[in-house]
Amino acid sequence: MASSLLVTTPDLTPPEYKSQWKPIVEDSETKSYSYYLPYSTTSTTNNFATREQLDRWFHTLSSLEDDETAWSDAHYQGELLLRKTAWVVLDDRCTCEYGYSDTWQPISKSQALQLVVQEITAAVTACCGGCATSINSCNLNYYPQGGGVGFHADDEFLFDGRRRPTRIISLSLGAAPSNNSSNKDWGARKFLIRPQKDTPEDDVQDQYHDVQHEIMLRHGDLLTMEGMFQNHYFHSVWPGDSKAYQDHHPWTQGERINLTWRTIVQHLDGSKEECRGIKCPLSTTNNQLG
Ligand SMILES: O=C(O)CCC(=O)C(=O)O
Ligand SMILES: [Fe+2]
Repeated sequence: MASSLLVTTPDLTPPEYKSQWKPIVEDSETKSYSYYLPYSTTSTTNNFATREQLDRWFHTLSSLEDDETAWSDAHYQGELLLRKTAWVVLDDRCTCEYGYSDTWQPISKSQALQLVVQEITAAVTACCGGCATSINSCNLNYYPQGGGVGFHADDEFLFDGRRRPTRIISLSLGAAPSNNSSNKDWGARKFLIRPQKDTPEDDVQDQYHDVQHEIMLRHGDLLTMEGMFQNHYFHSVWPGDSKAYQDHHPWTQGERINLTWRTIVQHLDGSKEECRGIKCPLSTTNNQLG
């Protein structure tokens, strides 16, 4: 991996990590990039966290599953989805909530969830060098067995990713229970990428035929989506919003938690319908495009 990692900011990734990132999308025509750092099960020096830390993070977050102050329900077209979500902002002054599709997420009120997200954020941003200064929010998904998320782009008002380069860093957690520890795909899910081209994101019939990349994301794996990725590619986690694979499909075994760190570049300022009337105190510093 070369200096194109984290294209929106100078590449400050510590050299010992840089060589480990694998390019997934390097589309210079559309300035869209994605990189992948698999967690090394053999090396302790190339990882941003120990296996014990990853397990502890997963167990802390999953132990809060039924805590409604931590995780919220997600909906699509009026239907309750399998996955739950949580939204954390990393600046105390920020009051931005995060909505997409039929799901609207208030800021998670759980102190326990916020504390563990802060701890994970510190470890992940240390590994990604310069990203610590730009990241100011984290979205979490809790996938029970069988759960995924349909094709979409993270192109909401807050991130402005259709008009300017963004960088999203994703961490997957999915610890196998001790009686299943040899199953390396326990808690893993397939992450899919397809170009937006002419296929609308809700064209369910057609959504798999032009998938360009499939990456099995396992416990401790990191992945980025960078540059203009959100304007040119859709991503999903198989089997999307389907509830048809809750029993025994090898790609949907076990529970998975995903954290995606993002940069709010436009705080909700009440100006558009999608702000739902919310005006964040930080919206006065909204960074206008030149
Ligand atoms: O679970 C994942 O890997 C992706 C989650 C995602 O796409 C999102 O939170 O927007
Ligand atoms: Fe996403």
